[in-house]
Amino acid sequence: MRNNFIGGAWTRGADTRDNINPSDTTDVIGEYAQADAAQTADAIAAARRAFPAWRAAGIQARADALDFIGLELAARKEELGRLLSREEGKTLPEGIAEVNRAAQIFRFFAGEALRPGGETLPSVRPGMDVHITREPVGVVGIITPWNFPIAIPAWKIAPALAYGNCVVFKPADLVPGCGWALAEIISRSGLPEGVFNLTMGRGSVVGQTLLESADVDAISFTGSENTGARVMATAGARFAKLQLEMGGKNPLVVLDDADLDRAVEVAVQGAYFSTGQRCTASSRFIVGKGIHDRFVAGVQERLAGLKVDDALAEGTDIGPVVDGNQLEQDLAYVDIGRQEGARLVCGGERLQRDHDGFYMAPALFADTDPAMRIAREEIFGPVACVIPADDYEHALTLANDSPFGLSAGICTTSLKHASDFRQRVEAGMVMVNTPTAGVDYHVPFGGRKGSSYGSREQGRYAAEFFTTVKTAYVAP
Ligand SMILES: NC(=O)C1=CN([C@@H]2O[C@H](COP(=O)(O)OP(=O)(O)OC[C@H]3O[C@@H](n4cnc5c(N)ncnc54)[C@H](OP(=O)(O)O)[C@@H]3O)[C@@H](O)[C@H]2O)C=CC1
Ligand SMILES: O=C(O)CCC(=O)C(=O)O
Repeated sequence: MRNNFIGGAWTRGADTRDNINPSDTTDVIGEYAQADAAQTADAIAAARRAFPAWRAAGIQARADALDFIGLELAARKEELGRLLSREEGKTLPEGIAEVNRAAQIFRFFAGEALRPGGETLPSVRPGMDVHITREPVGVVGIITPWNFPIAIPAWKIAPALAYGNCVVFKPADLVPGCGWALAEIISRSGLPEGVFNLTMGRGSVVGQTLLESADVDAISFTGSENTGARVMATAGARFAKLQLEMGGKNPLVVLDDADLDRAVEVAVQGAYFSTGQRCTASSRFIVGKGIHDRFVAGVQERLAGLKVDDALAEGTDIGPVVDGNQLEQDLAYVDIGRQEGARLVCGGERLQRDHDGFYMAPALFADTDPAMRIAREEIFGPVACVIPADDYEHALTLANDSPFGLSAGICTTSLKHASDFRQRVEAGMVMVNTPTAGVDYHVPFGGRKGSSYGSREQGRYAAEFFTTVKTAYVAP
């Protein structure tokens, strides 16, 4: 039994949940505790009690703890990468890379903890000084999705601790294993009791308690738009500080002058790797008419060569969908695309493998109208559509015609168009001749429009959310 970590103690849950391998549903990874509202309130109270001493403990204590966590994650990346792939379904190399990324994030923020922010300015009043400093926000509730079960927790927990906050962490119910393993490492990192708390359990119980509690000063959330709206309505109504990362419907523009082989690779990696379950995944290929047919044929051929199988099996390119509900959603969108009149070029059917898992053939639609639901709504699976474009300006207009604005890519050999796209596309992240998914850990991450709310995550920009600014006037 894997328990919750509340106020420095491993605590049995009010209930338990089995963690199931989506590659093989007969494989039960383990039994995990589920907190109820009262236990979540205990965790919040423990964090609140720990805050005054932790904020005063100083930057070396923060740096030491974060460095310890980063080093252990790096040392155990193969073992934890295997756990990640087993519970979430991304391939083993992807799982190991994600754990390594989490390690790098902790080590980055170990350094950031030591880098003082703030400035001193002269006042407009002679003789006076103005000191601008950053202070921790207080108790931060961290709510994460299932698709990056260790990297997303890392890029929220590490800056929260680096800047002197206390944390109550609620991982996605579907993938508690990585969250628990991370918490177990954090529990040995030298943090005083109550500074970090793990409360596994259901969003409607644990998450909702975090949203409602007046003792939670800030919420950092990644997940669906619907839940994001609930976070806003509940925690926003009591003026908690909010950072919301939500969906994407990310365009990849392929201009006639693109290097075809490269464009096909960029498209396939961006849309289908990690089973398309990335908020940064490309799901709209906006393709010039001069390269259209060759691009569609190229993607179809590349998809035919990919192996969809058990996430842990050698040579697997694409693992299973995360669970039965998500698979049903993906298959339903394939039906919707067909009914709307888009042309299914390949894939879109459920696959049988040696084990009973949630396997699906990656799907490509062509002849898609930009008003179709498959071109507007986030599917969050291995499904992408091709929208033809008359020229560059038309492609840019199509790319911006979305309620989302997370990541956007372009494949072109034209410096002029690449540079114009970089400036005029309505997205938080722009990729030129490289997939829309797959980002660095030391630079800001986030989007515009319906994709994000609040300040950026990651890199030193994370300080904006996890600190609050104080301006002090000092007269002699
Ligand atoms: N942009 C992105 O990065 C992601 C987008 N998605 C999108 O979201 C869809 C559903 O995925 P899912 O993981 O269920 O996303 P959700 O938004 O439902 O879940 C994200 C997190 O919020 C929690 N949560 C759920 N309800 C509440 C609540 N009332 N109060 C507070 N927290 C809550 C969840 O808990 P619990 O796990 O217990 O439900 C989970 O930890 C996907 O199909 C995809 O479209 C999903 C993952 C990432
Ligand atoms: O593309 C990436 O590397 C990160 C994607 C991500 O954070 C997400 O899908 O939630």
